[in-house]
Amino acid sequence: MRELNAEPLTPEAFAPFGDVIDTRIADCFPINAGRTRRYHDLATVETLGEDARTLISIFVSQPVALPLELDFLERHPLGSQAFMPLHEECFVIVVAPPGEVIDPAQVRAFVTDGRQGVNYRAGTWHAIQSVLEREGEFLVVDRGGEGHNCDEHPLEVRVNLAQRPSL
Ligand SMILES: NC(=O)N[C@@H](O)C(=O)O
Ligand code: NI
Repeated sequence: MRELNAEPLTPEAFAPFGDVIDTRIADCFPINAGRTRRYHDLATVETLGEDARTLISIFVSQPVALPLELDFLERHPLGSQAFMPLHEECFVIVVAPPGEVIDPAQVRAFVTDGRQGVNYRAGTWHAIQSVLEREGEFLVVDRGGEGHNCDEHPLEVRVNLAQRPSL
């Protein structure tokens, strides 16, 4: 069983796995006669394969207990998958780089601070959505269409928090 302490999420550390969605670190420009700031093109949506299309969904998830014990990671080879909390929920992220086999030494764990969302790149191995402390509601953008788009890979990981996330 690999033991990991989830580290605070940063765009740099997450770069091999996808994008961090966070208005605090993004450029914006005024629209609607200056009434609105548009934080534009924050993550790259990938929709590959036959009849591929972009889905917008809402996930309402029950919280996970810590330490978080996983026995698999999953990947979506045909598309990206983005999770954006709607009420500043914090969640745990466990990822490994795209590839046919997961190297346990390359598995990383992160925890968000409530203002961050993530967009997993197509093929990035990840734990299923794991919200902390309370029921979470997330906007999810991912790929629909024909073909198989969810592979599982056995992996035993126990994840704890080195420090409680703080906004
Ligand atoms: N199955 C599903 O839609 N969700 C998972 O892919 C997940 O990453 O939570
Ligand atoms: Ni997924």
